[in-house]
Amino acid sequence: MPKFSANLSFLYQDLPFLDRFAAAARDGFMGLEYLGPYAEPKEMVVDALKANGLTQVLFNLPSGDWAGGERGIACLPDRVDEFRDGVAAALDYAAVLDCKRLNVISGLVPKDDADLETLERVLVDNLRYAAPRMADAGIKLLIEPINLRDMPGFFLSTTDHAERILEKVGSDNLYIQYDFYHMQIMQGDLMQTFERLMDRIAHVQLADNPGRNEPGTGEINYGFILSELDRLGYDGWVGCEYRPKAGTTEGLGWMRLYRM
Ligand SMILES: O=C(O)C(=O)[C@H](O)CO
Ligand SMILES: [Mg+2]
Repeated sequence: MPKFSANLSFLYQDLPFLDRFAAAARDGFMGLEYLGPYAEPKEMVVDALKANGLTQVLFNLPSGDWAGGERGIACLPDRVDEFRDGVAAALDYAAVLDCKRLNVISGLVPKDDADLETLERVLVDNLRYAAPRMADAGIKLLIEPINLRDMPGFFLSTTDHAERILEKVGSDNLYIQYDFYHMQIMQGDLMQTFERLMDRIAHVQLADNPGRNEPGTGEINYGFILSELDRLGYDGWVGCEYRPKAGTTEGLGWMRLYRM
């Protein structure tokens, strides 16, 4: 049976951030994920987790000026110091929140400097820096391919590219975050690819396509996918990273079907 994690950067948007924890627990979620906890004092996040009996499943390393349009800094040559500071900040929060997975958002290709080889070298070096530090803390480091329709210019958009990065980094502590929604848009063949890469996938996320709404609103057969995850013995979390069409709680009928 899948373990569902509520992505609080997408779900319960009508509530203040820390109030989303209780709402997720009330709806039956056991785990949480979100872009990052950095705007909140650590103690308040821990209290909200503990008060609601929730597991902190995953969050991202600091990813630059998100509101200003940045989508990660890990491939950007002039941001290496900031990336390293972000590793320290993420480790600090992860220790307190007992979080075992941290995701790196790779970044957008800068419009004025599209030297892809340089960007790739910077990303690989940054991941080589982060992976052993995460390993020492018992934390898995992840990278996530993201679709180019929603994020034009994103540096890492396919599993082939993610595999190449894994190979170049050469760490056994670097994994893929496999988001079915992004992968449906970029490449399809969702479960064949999952099965082939399963050993290197440490987190999955879902949303339907088109629209990035609840499972059952589009073309992706999540009944099949979730039963295949069980059959293949995937014992990780399934992040619910979608935009609820009608309201988060009202739209959770799909999840109850798979919990029975
Ligand atoms: O966009 C996604 O799919 C992610 O998982 C990142 O965390 C950014 O939201
Ligand atoms: Mg995702």
